Amino acid sequence: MSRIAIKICGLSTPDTVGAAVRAGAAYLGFVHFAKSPRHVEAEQIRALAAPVPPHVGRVAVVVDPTDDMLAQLAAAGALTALQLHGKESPERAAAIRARFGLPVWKAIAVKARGDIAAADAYAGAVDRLLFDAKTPDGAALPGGMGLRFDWTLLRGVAVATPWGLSGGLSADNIAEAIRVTGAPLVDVSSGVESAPGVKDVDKIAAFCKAVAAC
Ligand SMILES: O=C(O)c1ccccc1N[C@@H]1O[C@H](COP(=O)(O)O)[C@@H](O)[C@H]1O
Repeated sequence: MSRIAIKICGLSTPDTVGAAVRAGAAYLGFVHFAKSPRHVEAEQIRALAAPVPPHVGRVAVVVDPTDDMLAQLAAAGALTALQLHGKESPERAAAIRARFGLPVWKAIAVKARGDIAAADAYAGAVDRLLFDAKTPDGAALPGGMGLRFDWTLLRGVAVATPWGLSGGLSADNIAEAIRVTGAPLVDVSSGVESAPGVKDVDKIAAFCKAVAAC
């Protein structure tokens, strides 16, 4: 297994969950956001996660969630972390972590250097930051659109919180992304799909192999 942790996100079928586990993913992501082509209900997450070995993390991706929504997800009992991918403040993120007792990841939408500096406000409030490309104003999704940002913005930046890189990653560009950013964790969704929401087992394997070679 690579020293760089891999999260395969937007999984919705047992075969692609199995492919991600076999390929060495450290984390599996399940998107719970109705507008997403990757949306899965809490009960589906529970069923998909049931055969996953305990050393593989199961992360629910949510966008500005209500407490009721989070309670439903947490009650399914399959999750090891919550990924907040909306406009959640540091205070809201900390409150979610305290209330639901799960590690919280916070996606930071990046377009310019200031966006990375703004992530400092989450220190102590969350367990991991995920630097992702900012999607255009009015876009249907705040992530999962295969968009990348200027990775050089992360060069030489000291991030106090454990962090990861996402946004437009694929087997073709992951070596460069890791070289430029030094990311300890990489997160991919669109880059291992044959169409929006349709994961491809061969692309999952190719992505993990490319990371392992770094
Ligand atoms: O994947 C989605 O549909 C999604 C919906 C809402 C919020 C986040 C979403 N995906 C996350 O976006 C990043 C980057 O995805 P991509 O590789 O650029 O397609 C990834 O972390 C997903 O978790």
